Amino acid sequence: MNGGASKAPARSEHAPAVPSATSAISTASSPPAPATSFACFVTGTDTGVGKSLVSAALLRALARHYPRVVGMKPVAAGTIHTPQGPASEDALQLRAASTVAVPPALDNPVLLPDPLSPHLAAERAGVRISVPVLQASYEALCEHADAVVVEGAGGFLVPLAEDCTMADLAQALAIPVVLVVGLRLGCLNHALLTAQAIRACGLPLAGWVANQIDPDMAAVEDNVAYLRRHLGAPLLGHIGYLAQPQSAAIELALPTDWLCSNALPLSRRGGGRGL
Ligand SMILES: Nc1ncnc2c1ncn2[C@@H]1O[C@H](COP(=O)(O)OP(=O)(O)OP(=O)(O)O)[C@@H](O)[C@H]1O
Ligand SMILES: C[C@H](N)[C@H](N)CCCCCC(=O)O
Ligand SMILES: [Mg+2]
Repeated sequence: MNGGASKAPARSEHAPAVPSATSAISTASSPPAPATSFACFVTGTDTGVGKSLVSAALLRALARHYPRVVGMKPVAAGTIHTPQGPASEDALQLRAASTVAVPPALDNPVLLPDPLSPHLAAERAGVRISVPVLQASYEALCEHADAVVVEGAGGFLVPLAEDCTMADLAQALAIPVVLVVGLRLGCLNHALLTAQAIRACGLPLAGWVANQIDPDMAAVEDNVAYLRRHLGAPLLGHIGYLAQPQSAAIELALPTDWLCSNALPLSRRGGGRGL
């Protein structure tokens, strides 16, 4: 845990951020700082549907428009071993696509050892996840960034504690949501239910990404076409099944008018002040 819960479990700090793209922003050709900032919350139709892959691709696409782009994984359940100690694979993936490095307490405030639902992983680690504390980390992170991509964990309603879910965090941050639809049989229902839950929170569904996680899915195009007609949000990208999934190879379309319509005025960049 790096600061987003009420009691630290006994474990060492995870790997420091070493973003591979950091040097890319210090060149003379960097775009000028925009008058607005951008943030989005990436959720998915389930766990393992490609949120991290898409979040990293979003960061790379945003880096063409904003000099300082940073990913955040507020709650990670499950660690990998690194020379620097246990780390979240998702946080490392986001850091590799970010253009500035921030302390782990800001980009991954809660790191839990067990790869479980966050509420169970937290319980086992003896910590309590607090939405206001996560929000404070997000607001501190925003001080270092022009664009922030926040990756949830699992699906939109995954519990963080007995009395709160990832949806509560998204609502507290009050930022537009991007939905990753893991294309496989069953995803239409999951996508429509998730869109409904996002809107029921009062959050805009800013867009969605179709990500084929089942290489043998039938009628892929017809499924995507149905969601295009019924999700009521723009399709930002359609990623086919990848033999070697890498965010650098993914092209997401972030039209300027889409960025403008989802941009946050600087006065609202900390989130939590309504949309
Ligand atoms: N289009 C794709 N083609 C092939 N493999 C993919 C594709 N998208 C994602 N994957 C793979 O599926 C696995 C799950 O993806 P990812 O870790 O991005 O999911 P996630 O939604 O972020 O999961 P979590 O809820 O754990 O954060 C990874 O091994 C990833 O490389
Ligand atoms: C551990 C895993 N990779 C995710 N980070 C958490 C997924 C939680 C799913 C909970 C559920 O919906 O049943
Ligand atoms: Mg992930």
